[in-house]
Amino acid sequence: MSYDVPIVAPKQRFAPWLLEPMRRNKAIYLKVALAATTINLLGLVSSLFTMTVYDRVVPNNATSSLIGLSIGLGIVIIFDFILRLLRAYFVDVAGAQIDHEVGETLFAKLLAIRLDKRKGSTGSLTGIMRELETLRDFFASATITAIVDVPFIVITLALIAVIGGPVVLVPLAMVPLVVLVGVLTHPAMDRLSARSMGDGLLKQSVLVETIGSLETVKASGAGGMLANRWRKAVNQHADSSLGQRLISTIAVTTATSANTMSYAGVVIVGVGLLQANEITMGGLMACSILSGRAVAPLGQIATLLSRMTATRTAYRQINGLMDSPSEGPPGEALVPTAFQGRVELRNLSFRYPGAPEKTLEGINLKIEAGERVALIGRVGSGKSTIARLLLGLYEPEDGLVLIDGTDVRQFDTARLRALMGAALQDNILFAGTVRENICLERSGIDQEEMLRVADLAGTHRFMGQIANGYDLRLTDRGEGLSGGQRQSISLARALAGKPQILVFDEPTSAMDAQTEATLIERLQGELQGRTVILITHRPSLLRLVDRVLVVEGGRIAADGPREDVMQRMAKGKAA
Ligand SMILES: Nc1ncnc2c1ncn2[C@@H]1O[C@H](COP(=O)(O)OP(=O)(O)OP(=O)(O)O)[C@@H](O)[C@H]1O
Repeated sequence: MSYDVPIVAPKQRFAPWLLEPMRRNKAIYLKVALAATTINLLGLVSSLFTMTVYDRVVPNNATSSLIGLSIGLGIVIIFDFILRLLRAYFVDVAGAQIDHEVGETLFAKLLAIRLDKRKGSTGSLTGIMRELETLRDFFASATITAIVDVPFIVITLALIAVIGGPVVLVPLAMVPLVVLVGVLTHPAMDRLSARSMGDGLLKQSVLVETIGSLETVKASGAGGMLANRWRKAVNQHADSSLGQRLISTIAVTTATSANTMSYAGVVIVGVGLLQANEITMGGLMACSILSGRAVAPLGQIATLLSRMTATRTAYRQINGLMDSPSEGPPGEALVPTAFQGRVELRNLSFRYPGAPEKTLEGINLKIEAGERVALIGRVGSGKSTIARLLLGLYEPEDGLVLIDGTDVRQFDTARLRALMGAALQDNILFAGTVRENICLERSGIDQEEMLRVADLAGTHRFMGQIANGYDLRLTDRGEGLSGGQRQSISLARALAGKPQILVFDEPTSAMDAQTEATLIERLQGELQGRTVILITHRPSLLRLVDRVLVVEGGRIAADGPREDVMQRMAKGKAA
């Protein structure tokens, strides 16, 4: 098994989808930086307090000075407390903003993604979307404040040098040690992080596929095969995560040990200086506190580096998705208000991505406005593919799909599909009420229209027998209803809003003969004057159309008035 989502190579430029929201939140980041700077300054003040107490108050028994100093320190502590709360709050706000803005852009991209350019399975895409959390966690974590804390290492070291002179050499020696370990482990971290994410996506793919088709998995006995895939994916992920965590722990633990060594080293060197009267007792205490403050952010650097690696990997994944081509024209899209309903396929050829053979080849076809045609033909002949191209779900390899004389690629895709009613083969419904599934929050589709189309599609008949009726809540993909009921709702969904062009792909495949007959009766009037492209294997449905096209091996093999084509086919069979 291999990853079906390649780990995307790093991009030079910081992508606008992340940069822009961060720019807009500049004020919040400035507040975080200001709070973090003040917290660092207050930290320095408290070490100076210790020095003053040891050097001035203790030897002179100056109780009144101590009270004054204590009040001062109390104020410092209160300030520090408030600033820390504010800092955490601002960081959270920044994270929520990133989540909100980037999340929205990312979802819009997901909806606009070109199906032929889609990389990876549903699970992998879900995994990539989930990586937004990693990005958010980075920008919403206290780690980000380490960026401010790091320059304070220099200031703190300078202060140690002023107070303790050569003592500063001890924490100074720790800097290259921690940085070196960080630098040395970084390439491995980078590699393992990318691997771990790829393995995570693989795990996600197996999971999503299994959960999404649990009933089939059980009924067909596919559990064993999927369990094997899951086991492999989990082991692979566990291995890469383990390596990643081990290396990260080495870096972080080195920083912790450096902190302890620094503290002990300052005390040892400081005692020598104390005996030589080159440092005061207070100075030594202040230096040991300050050395901790100087080395601690180094630990944060290690954490920051490891988080940065994970964040960068997530960023690359999301950026790969954001960089993939979107549907619609590159320039300004046409936004039609209505269609007359003329449809033309001109010299149309199409090949699915990666497929060796063309699925459609040299198709020429004109359908006048208001004409009703059926596409019939063998399994796999290319009928549904024609429907997909009409809806602009895929782009032709060659030739044109024209609606009212305009290439469909020039239309705004959302508008194009809003003006066409489509009920495709899979009849997938969404989690939510039946009402929501018919109306889909589309403007102009109110309760009256919903009831009208529900009546036409036969939904109304069984809605009356179901508790809650149109407010019946369906689970994912419309589970909770029978196949025929789901099909009826998909049909109502397509008919809602009286679109001028209708595309039906086997609209009655899950219905019994009587339900189908009633439906045909009702649709006769409804479809008058509208362009209809009906794909079917059922001869009974042909009553709805005037013209029949036979698709064979991706080409139009016959085309003519219904009766003519049917007679020709009957003769062909008889011959
Ligand atoms: N998403 C896809 N990726 C690659 N190939 C595909 C895809 N969908 C369909 N095909 C291939 O394209 C060919 C035509 O499929 P299409 O779904 O258009 O057939 P159809 O005539 O609608 O068949 P049916 O009557 O079974 O619905 C088939 O050989 C199929 O293998």
